[in-house]
Amino acid sequence: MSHVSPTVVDRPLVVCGPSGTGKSTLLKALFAKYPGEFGFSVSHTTRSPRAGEENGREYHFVSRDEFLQRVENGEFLEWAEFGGNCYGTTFAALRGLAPRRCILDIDLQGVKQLHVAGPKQAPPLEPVFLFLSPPSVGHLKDRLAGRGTETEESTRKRLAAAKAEIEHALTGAHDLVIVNDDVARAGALLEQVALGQDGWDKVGDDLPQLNVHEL
Ligand SMILES: Nc1ncnc2c1ncn2[C@@H]1O[C@H](COP(=O)(O)OP(=O)(O)OP(=O)(O)O)[C@@H](O)[C@H]1O
Repeated sequence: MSHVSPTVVDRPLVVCGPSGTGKSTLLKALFAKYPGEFGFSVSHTTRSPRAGEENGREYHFVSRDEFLQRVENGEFLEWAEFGGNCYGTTFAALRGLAPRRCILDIDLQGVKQLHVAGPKQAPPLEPVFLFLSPPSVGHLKDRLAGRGTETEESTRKRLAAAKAEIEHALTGAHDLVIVNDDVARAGALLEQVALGQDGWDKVGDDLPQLNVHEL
């Protein structure tokens, strides 16, 4: 039996937050605890498959013409072009996850597109927008540096993107905020929201004072 409440299972959970906040850490723990209850959708891309990649598993590989035709048809809830290739998530890919609840980890541009495109669907898609916040800008910088995965250039890019993510959060665009101060505490709140347990929509923290000038 599913642990996810039927009242939220059709509502994708969109986990937003700057790179280095701890999205992967918390989602990995959630998926490990509830295997098979949540799903990540398979994106479409115009890039060529790499060795070992299978159409429909890592990505749906399509031609540029087909991709743009699908954009024209309004099939994408979000899409973007990186390094000369298009990437995007279709509404169909997301609905195909049922009965699992979809969790989306998309960038700010995607989130903004979904805000506009979601309500236009029939039936309307009602995502829950969750902002996973670092306790402070200092914590964010330390975590990114501490992970040891980034070059100077990629750190610079991630911090610039973080600034835009935080500025968006400061406008109050998200339904809920969870501060990732302590993995166990934040993980428990995320679990309550993701499963749609009683009171999930009241869960959450106040957005901390995030000083974007430090970025
Ligand atoms: N509550 C926490 N306290 C201290 N360190 C944490 C906490 N949560 C995550 N971290 C550490 O912060 C670093 C960044 O976490 P993670 O890789 O999960 O971030 P992310 O938001 O998924 O980033 P990206 O979007 O770049 O994948 C990791 O080294 C992780 O172990």
